[in-house]
Amino acid sequence: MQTMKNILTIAGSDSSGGAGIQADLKTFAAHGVFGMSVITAVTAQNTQGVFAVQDITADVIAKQIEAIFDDIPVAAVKIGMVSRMETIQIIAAKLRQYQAVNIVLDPVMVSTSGYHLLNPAAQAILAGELLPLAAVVTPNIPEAEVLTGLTINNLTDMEEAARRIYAMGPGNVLVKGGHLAVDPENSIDVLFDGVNFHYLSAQRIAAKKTHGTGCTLSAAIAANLGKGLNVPAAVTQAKEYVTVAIENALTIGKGARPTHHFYTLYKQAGMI
Ligand SMILES: Nc1ncnc2c1ncn2[C@@H]1O[C@H](COP(=O)(O)OP(=O)(O)O)[C@@H](O)[C@H]1O
Ligand SMILES: Cc1ncc(COP(=O)(O)OP(=O)(O)O)c(N)n1
Repeated sequence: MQTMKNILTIAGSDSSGGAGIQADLKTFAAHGVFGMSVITAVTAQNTQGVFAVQDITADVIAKQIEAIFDDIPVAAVKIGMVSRMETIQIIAAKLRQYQAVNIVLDPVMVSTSGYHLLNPAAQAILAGELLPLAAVVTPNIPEAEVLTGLTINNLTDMEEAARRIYAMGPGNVLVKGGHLAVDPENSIDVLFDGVNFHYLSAQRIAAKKTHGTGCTLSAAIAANLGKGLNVPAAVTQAKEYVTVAIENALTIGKGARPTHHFYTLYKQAGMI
């Protein structure tokens, strides 16, 4: 019998369940892996915006990481919202201490609603401390622009951004194209492994704004890596998963629609 893989998310809590820890754990469950969490911050958030943030202390973040790694084998780690300098430093130190593998870094900076989920003063620390630990880093267009100083308007710019971010130390860079309608028909992401570019394209879904797409994608990549897939396969399957989740996004509030993490499973079970 195959044992279930244990996958950890280190991220912020989204009270409305569409992004952050909640999206990650739902994604893990949909991938048949055992989800675990280290909470970095608690946000008061819904489909319309982020209204407050309480950061968790570095000491409590360290204790959560120790509690997991001292007891349970961790097959992959997804990192999301990391808020501030002290948070980043303790996460990096602990992941180095435990020699964590298959780290997927979603360098969350600003929510779709415009709230700063990372203190802008900590952007350089995130790049210096966490990028070199990542097997895959998944910036969206605005995040890739902050990390590189480039303005990104087309696929060539995405490739140049990927090259520059790769030079900062991660194993692979996935520049996500959700914010860039290079091709109005398709949403194209660019994966760079240091030598080759891979282009992941999906039909662009012209729907109301969605919420939690980046969290869902990065958590799916971590789950796939933890299950033993190589990076191109892990990213390709995660892209297919997030596309279905966006196509079937839920209308649960007055604002952006959260992705549907269980659409395929519910369909197969005849529940929808
Ligand atoms: N309207 C859309 N239709 C299809 N795929 C999309 C759409 N918007 C985003 N995506 C995909 O969702 C994933 C997350 O991308 P993005 O929304 O850019 O990240 P973030 O949530 O971090 O801002 C990417 O694979 C991107 O291509
Ligand atoms: C707690 C928390 N973490 C991350 C995000 C950002 O989610 P993401 O999927 O990158 O993008 P949007 O949902 O903002 O489009 C968040 N909102 N909350």
